[in-house]
Amino acid sequence: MNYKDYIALVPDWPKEGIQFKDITPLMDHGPAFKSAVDDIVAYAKDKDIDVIVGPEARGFIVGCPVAYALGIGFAPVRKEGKLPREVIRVEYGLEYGKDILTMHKDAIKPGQRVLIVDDLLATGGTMDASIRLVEQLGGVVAGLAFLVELTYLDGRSKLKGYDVLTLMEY
Ligand SMILES: O=P(O)(O)OC[C@H]1O[C@H](OP(=O)(O)OP(=O)(O)O)[C@H](O)[C@@H]1O
Ligand SMILES: Nc1ncnc2[nH]cnc12
Repeated sequence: MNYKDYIALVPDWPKEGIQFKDITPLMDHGPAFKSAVDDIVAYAKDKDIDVIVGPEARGFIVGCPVAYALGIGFAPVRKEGKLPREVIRVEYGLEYGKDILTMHKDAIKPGQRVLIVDDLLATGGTMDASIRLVEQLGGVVAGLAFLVELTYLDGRSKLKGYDVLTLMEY
């Protein structure tokens, strides 16, 4: 399946100079969405994953069906002020801004093997922050999976030493 057929390229959004890669046509196409989720599930299969972690909001869309297919749990990474109980927090940079990400303190048990899933790797700031959160809680990051990688932003340089799957590159 050529997944790029289901990505809409939107110029100058959300800011001038940014080309936004819109995954909603892929989500809207049952066979393409299922195939993409299945590819990530296949990648996870031999990694003995205990829990899927996904950053708000598009990481939930991709990560939750992966967790469901594997029959394991999903732990959310959320922007500050969204999680109701005790959290740990990290600051991070984005292609178009800066923010704080948090996880519940009890979301990961020490030693649990984690696959972190997101829709897109841009500068790597979100994934780097998510890795730091998981590792602060004692989790073992066994893999990172994305639908889309923007190679021109070199997010991979922030992910050295980690096992990475991406389904399409721009
Ligand atoms: O590699 P980075 O430079 O960190 O960029 C990638 C992140 O940016 C987008 O999320 P965004 O923060 O826009 O939030 P959303 O999913 O709620 O739209 C995207 O879903 C990734 O999580
Ligand atoms: N260019 C882009 N398209 C879609 N999501 C993004 N997140 C960060 N950069 C992005």
